[in-house]
Amino acid sequence: MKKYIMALDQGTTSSRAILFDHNGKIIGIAQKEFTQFYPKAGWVEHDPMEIWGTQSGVAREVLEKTGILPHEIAAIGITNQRETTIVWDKATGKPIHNAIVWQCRRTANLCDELKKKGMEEYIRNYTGLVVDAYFSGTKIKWILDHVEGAREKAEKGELLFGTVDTWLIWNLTRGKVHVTDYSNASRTMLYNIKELKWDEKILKELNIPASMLPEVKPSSMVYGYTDHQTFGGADIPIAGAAGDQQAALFGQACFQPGMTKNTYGTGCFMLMNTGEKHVPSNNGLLTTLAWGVDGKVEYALEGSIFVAGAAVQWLRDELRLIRDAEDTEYLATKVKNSNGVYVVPAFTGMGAPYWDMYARGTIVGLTRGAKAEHIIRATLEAIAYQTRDVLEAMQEDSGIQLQTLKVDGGAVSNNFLMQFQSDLLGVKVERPEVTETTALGAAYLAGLAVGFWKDKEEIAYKWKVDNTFYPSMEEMEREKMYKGWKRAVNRALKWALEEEEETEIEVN
Ligand SMILES: Nc1ncnc2c1ncn2[C@@H]1O[C@H](COP(=O)(O)OP(=O)(O)O)[C@@H](O)[C@H]1O
Ligand SMILES: O=P(O)(O)OC[C@H](O)CO
Repeated sequence: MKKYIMALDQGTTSSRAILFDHNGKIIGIAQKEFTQFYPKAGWVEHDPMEIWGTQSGVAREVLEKTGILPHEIAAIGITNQRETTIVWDKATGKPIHNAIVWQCRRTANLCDELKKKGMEEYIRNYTGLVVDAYFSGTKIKWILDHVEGAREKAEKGELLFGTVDTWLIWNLTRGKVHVTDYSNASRTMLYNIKELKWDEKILKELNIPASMLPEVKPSSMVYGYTDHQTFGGADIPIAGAAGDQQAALFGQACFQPGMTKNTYGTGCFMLMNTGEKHVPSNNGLLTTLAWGVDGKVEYALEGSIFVAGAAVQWLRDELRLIRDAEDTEYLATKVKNSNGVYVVPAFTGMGAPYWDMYARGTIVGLTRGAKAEHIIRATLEAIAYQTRDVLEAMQEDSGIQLQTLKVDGGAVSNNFLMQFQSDLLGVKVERPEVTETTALGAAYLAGLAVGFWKDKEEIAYKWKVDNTFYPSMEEMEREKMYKGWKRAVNRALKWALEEEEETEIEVN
């Protein structure tokens, strides 16, 4: 009897495998962190073999831990950190370079060139994205330009490109299937989201051979089966795939236009379902494909914040002000306020709505009385301020005044952060019982494809709230604090660019 769905959630800092039962309840979790490489300032890489090793490892581990057998799994759903770029040799299956991670800024200059060539409007119009080093397109070009012999091999059809979903499906099927889904394709800056095809003009501009690209498929369908050796003899259907933020939107059952969620993980990503309508942004958001389900694609507006929980990790690993991420809640509430301190964690530039690849982090408002607790509190507050920046843009673009924000991701267990978020937005914040909504969304997509669940209505019915946070801050106080944030952001913008310019002057 097939009683479970397995979600493989390949995140920026860890690989997770989660088993769900028919009620959408978590039955078991296994998780493993993997190495982050920072070869230069602003560069971030992962080892694709380590991604595969940890991901397949936790899949086996969760089965061992729970005693569930592979043949009891009805399907596997994949969800992944998006945009991260892997290029591998078709014959050997070996990557030709480390994965270039979504946070990596190395292609900022390639983006500047694209802008100079006047491609910005075309790219925004057809891919829904802004020209930024965040997306896969320029990362592929960088690999082809910098790995010896890569371009020649790519032109001969000997290399394959994939985002992490594609890489995992390729490995799970032992090189039989080279696909991606609509949601992941829409993050490459190479996919025309209006006509649903790879965009020839952008491919030509970046000199990327189309033969490298995966076939783009719906987010809920059987792409292939796991190879015997991965799961002890069972051929499990791989039946769903979506980028982690779109999967979270699905897992939060945001099926109606206007429904919005915000996921607080390494970064923070707010997505609003806009249904079958492609809504362009005039306020620095992205238009992206939410998913392809039930024979049609649906769209979303997205506000991407690059650094959220990662700033808490920075407090832990670099500043060593805390031992665990959860310590921040207690320490932040030991002080009455942040004492005028603002932390702008623009470690890898700033995403929506600023889109400044050259912004860098800053702490302002320090006085002699500033304590570690103030910096900790200001770091948590920065997550909420950035969320307000994107919420304002989203309301403007969609014409919808949000009443409720559904939240999920690792950092939402922090009650201080959630209350401050609600106060700062003046909006009700709802935390669901299952906060692993990314994995849940992937499980739902896979389960729908194999008839484990009937339809979206059945799924929507399963969504349950755990806690609701109501705004309680005075309007004047909220606006004063937010104004301070905007001033702090201004200090962080263009920082690295000015530094580069100054260095150039010295050299000359
Ligand atoms: N109690 C907490 N307070 C604040 N941040 C937290 C807390 N617990 C976890 N985090 C942050 O949440 C992130 C982990 O969330 P997760 O959803 O697993 O992220 P990802 O999928 O991006 O790896 C980490 O960056 C961590 O610092
Ligand atoms: O790994 P996460 O959960 O921080 O998500 C990363 C995003 O998909 C990047 O676009």
